[in-house]
Amino acid sequence: MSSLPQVRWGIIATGMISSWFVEDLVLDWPESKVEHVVQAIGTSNIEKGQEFATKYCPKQSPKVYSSYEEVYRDAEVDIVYIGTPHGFHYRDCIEAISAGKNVLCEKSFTLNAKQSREIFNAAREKNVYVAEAMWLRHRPLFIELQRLLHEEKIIGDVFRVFSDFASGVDVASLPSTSRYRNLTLGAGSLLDIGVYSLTWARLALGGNAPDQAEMPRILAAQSHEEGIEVTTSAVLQYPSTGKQGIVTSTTKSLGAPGEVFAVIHGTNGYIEVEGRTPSAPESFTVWTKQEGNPDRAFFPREMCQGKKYEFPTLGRGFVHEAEQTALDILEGRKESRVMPWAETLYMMDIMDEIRRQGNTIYPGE
Ligand SMILES: NC(=O)C1=CN([C@@H]2O[C@H](COP(=O)(O)OP(=O)(O)OC[C@H]3O[C@@H](n4cnc5c(N)ncnc54)[C@H](OP(=O)(O)O)[C@@H]3O)[C@@H](O)[C@H]2O)C=CC1
Ligand SMILES: O=C1OC[C@@H](O)[C@H](O)[C@H]1O
Repeated sequence: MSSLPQVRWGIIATGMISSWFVEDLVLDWPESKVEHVVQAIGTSNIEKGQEFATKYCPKQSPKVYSSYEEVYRDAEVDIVYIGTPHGFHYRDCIEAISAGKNVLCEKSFTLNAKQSREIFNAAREKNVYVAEAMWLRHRPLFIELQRLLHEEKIIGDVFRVFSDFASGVDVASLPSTSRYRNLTLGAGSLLDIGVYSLTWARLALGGNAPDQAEMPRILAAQSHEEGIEVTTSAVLQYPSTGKQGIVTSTTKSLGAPGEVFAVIHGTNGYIEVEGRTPSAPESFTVWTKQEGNPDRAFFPREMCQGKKYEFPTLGRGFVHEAEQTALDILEGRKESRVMPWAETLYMMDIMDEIRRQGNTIYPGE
């Protein structure tokens, strides 16, 4: 038996992301400081739930419930993980919090900032933990790049970033029940994948605490097919510094694996970030001006020194998020150290403004 402190997870929904998350929860990871227990699974389809348990956590014996509510009521669940489509995150978070549960909820946290604010108010009232499961921010690559950019200032002062997420989803061919096709479920490229492009921009241009972060001026365009937003482009400009970000997403084209998906420009060089997808980065290359030639007006690639930093992925990459969240719970925190409430709100406010300009409206808005 493990001598580590236990955190008992209740899993809501048995779709793709829940399977990936649970695979990593039960991963045998020697450095883990927590014993992660899959205590309960809530599903709308009990057979699917039982198959899920057998397939993804064969060495554990979670209770499988045919409703999400039973997970919220289970006194042996310490934290609920919500893996439903983002159109249901507001409902599911509110119900879990009302039952007094701590919550880790998938990205995008909600459809809009108003829903996020209501969830945080409910969590404050109930004195429970809630966090957006933005796994990218927990990855060692992301944290190291943040340090190099803002503490070491490895490329000087960052003044520009370009980041893109292209993922091939043929919206028109999908049934209306698909989360990529159904507005009630939150369909649209911005909330699903543009949120990662925005996260890379925030990494590059940020560095300050979210409650002190300046809101950028935004110029955005969105295109729609079958009533679903399929392409977003947004220019962000920070008024006090003139720093700019160009943030794009599309479901109409598949980015090539391993390609550069973000470029960060500083006064002393630039950084290219590469990987399978912008949600699963694998490496970045830092190109700095050559030593001894600091005054060159131009610095073409052959005049630069490139250093590649590689980060092998542990499991599916969710280990760090699961571990950090469990440690937050064990320490009695109500907010994530990595993704505090103000940070989720900052991102949601920006996405609201992009959607306002792009004319993307979700049911009930
Ligand atoms: N962090 C990451 O890398 C990723 C995050 N995500 C996020 O996770 C969430 C879910 O995405 P994903 O797992 O791909 O979605 P799936 O469609 O694969 O699964 C969603 C699950 O939600 C439950 N559900 C309840 N009501 C509905 C409904 N009306 N329609 C569809 N599903 C319903 C179902 O589980 P059940 O039948 O058991 O109740 C279903 O299996 C999204 O918010 C997405 O943004 C997705 C992919 C990657
Ligand atoms: O979070 C995500 O990352 C990978 C994408 O393919 C997926 O659609 C999205 O939900």
